Amino acid sequence: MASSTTKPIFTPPSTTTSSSSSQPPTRSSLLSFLRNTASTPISLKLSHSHPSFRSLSIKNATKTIESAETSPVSKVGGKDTINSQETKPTILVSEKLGEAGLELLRNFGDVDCSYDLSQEDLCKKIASCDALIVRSGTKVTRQVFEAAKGKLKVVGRAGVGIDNVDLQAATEFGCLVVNAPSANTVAAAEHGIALLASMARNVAQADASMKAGQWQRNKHVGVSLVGKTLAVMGFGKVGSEVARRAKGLGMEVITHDPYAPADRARAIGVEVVSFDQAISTADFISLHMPLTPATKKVFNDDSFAKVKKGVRIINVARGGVIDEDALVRALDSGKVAQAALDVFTEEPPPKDSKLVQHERVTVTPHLGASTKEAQEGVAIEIAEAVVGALKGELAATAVNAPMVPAEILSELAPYVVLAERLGRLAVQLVAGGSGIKSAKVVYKSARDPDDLDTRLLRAMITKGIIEPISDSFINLVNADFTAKKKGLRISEERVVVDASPELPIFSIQLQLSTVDSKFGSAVSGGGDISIKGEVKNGIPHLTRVGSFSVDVSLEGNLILCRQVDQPGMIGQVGNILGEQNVNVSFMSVGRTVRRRNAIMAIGVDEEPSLESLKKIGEVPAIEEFVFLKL
Ligand SMILES: NC(=O)C1=CN([C@@H]2O[C@H](COP(=O)(O)OP(=O)(O)OC[C@H]3O[C@@H](n4cnc5c(N)ncnc54)[C@H](O)[C@@H]3O)[C@@H](O)[C@H]2O)C=CC1
Ligand SMILES: O=C(O)C(=O)COP(=O)(O)O
Repeated sequence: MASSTTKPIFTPPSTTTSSSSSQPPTRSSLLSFLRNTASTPISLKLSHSHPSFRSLSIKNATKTIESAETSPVSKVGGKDTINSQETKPTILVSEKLGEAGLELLRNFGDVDCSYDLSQEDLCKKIASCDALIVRSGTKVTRQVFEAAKGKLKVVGRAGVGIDNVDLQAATEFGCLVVNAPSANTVAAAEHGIALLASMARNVAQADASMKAGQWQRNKHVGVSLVGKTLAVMGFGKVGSEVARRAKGLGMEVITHDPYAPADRARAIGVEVVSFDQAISTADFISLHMPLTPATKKVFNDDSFAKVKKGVRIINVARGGVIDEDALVRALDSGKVAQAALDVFTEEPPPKDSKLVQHERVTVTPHLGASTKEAQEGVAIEIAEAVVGALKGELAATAVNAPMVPAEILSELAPYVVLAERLGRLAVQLVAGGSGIKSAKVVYKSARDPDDLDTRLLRAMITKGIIEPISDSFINLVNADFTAKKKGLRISEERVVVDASPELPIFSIQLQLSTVDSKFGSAVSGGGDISIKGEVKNGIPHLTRVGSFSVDVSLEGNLILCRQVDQPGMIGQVGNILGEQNVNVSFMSVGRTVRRRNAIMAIGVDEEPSLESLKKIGEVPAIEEFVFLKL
């Protein structure tokens, strides 16, 4: 392949002044990444919201570009900043939340505490809400996300279980879901132990009979816990705390959890066993797994057939993991001696529920997390997560988005901007009629490929490619989903190079294959549209177009020209733009062979008029040119 040289030749003073666009990308450009479309006037959305970018599919790339060329777009102002004029976000809290959390929320937004909303009322309200905070009682269905019409940015689950939130719909709508996974662990574990002990000693039944005026000492004889085997089903946060406490009561504890590391269990003297082994050897079975398609009704007639006769079951996890009719049958047959249940398939359960009414069943109305301490903790945990998400920060407790630690995030900040701009440029180089099916991203870095978390960069490239040519709004939550839906396959390659390991990435190259380009020089020897960028002094630069090396900062708009390499070209084009008062921010010429072909990359602050673009095209030595918006 022909080599090319670079000659940065013109750097007007404007690049050295401290205009907002010439600053290194700040954290705020990342903050904007989790924000939604209409309500937030951020740079990432400006071109998308422009009429000429609407209602176009990937197939219409050229149409987009052509209309972008012919329809002037007003200057992009306030780039990469959060608009200080923004109105306060509205946060709907649909279930009781601790005061400390509400206080935090009120300091940030307008808080609407509306409890016991019907699904219909929730759908009505949600259209004006930026965030929704729920506990286990609110069903956040697809209908809710549809009704939100893109306004809802985050759903906060003030607790652990997110089975009441339609995660798939949330992801499709680009809505972040966060939970509060740790503040109620101890409360749930303590409730499990409370149910275990009270069930074993018939506390609830004895209490009810005394209140009914009876004194039945012989009827309420219980069973001892010491020396008995407890099977903890699900050795996560709650399960392991239950196990610890049960050990303290002198019980033998075994556990079944297909995903928990066995050494963590062994460290506290708990053996990890198979499902069948756990349920067939236990005297008590305590459930602590999440409700998922795999765990739904995992306790059914088949499993009850395998349990030890007279087993006692505690459920502080989710009602749905038990087939409740099967449990009633197992209780009636005596296979299961007792059950203590905090959670039910339907909450509240029907008044005539055989299970609730069963005399050997102890019930509580989903109280596992209901201690003052847990509720305060959960409220603060979720309020912080929701406020963080509304500020655009990547949440540490995100359920449907990758969690990127803050330090990685700030290190990647300028590369995130570079990634999006490369995507945005590449798609504008596609010729009409070409459908983009696959994109390849090559990251060159001095670091070990395993140390390079590229999810954020991939999402930004996806955003850059798709947003200018469709109505899709893309963020970290829905980037992969949207790409897949649009039939765009993005592959990644990490290449280790001899560069400074201080920098996370040396360069990012984006290749679009099986497409035609409207700027032939952007096509590399391999036949792909290929562009490459680097971050220099914190600023994203375009460093390669096809086989040509260039060096132009990716800040404003860009004109790429291919011309015969000859003197005077820069002056000619500069004059045309100058006549129109278009400020050139940067220019760079790359060529393959002296006095043959050269590429001129010109950064412009303003959008040149159609007339000036035409004049550029008429310069005899210019063979092709393209105007690209960032
Ligand atoms: N009743 C209540 O008020 C409360 C209920 N919960 C519920 O307790 C459950 C556990 O909560 P955490 O311990 O915080 O969650 P966690 O995520 O820390 O633990 C869940 C564990 O279940 C395991 N697991 C997944 N599939 C499994 C399967 N098929 N069989 C066995 N184990 C499986 C996971 O590997 C994980 O270790 C959740 O369902 C949660 O919603 C939690 C807090 C309060
Ligand atoms: O955190 C959980 O998973 C819980 O089940 C607690 O539910 P709640 O917030 O009390 O409705």
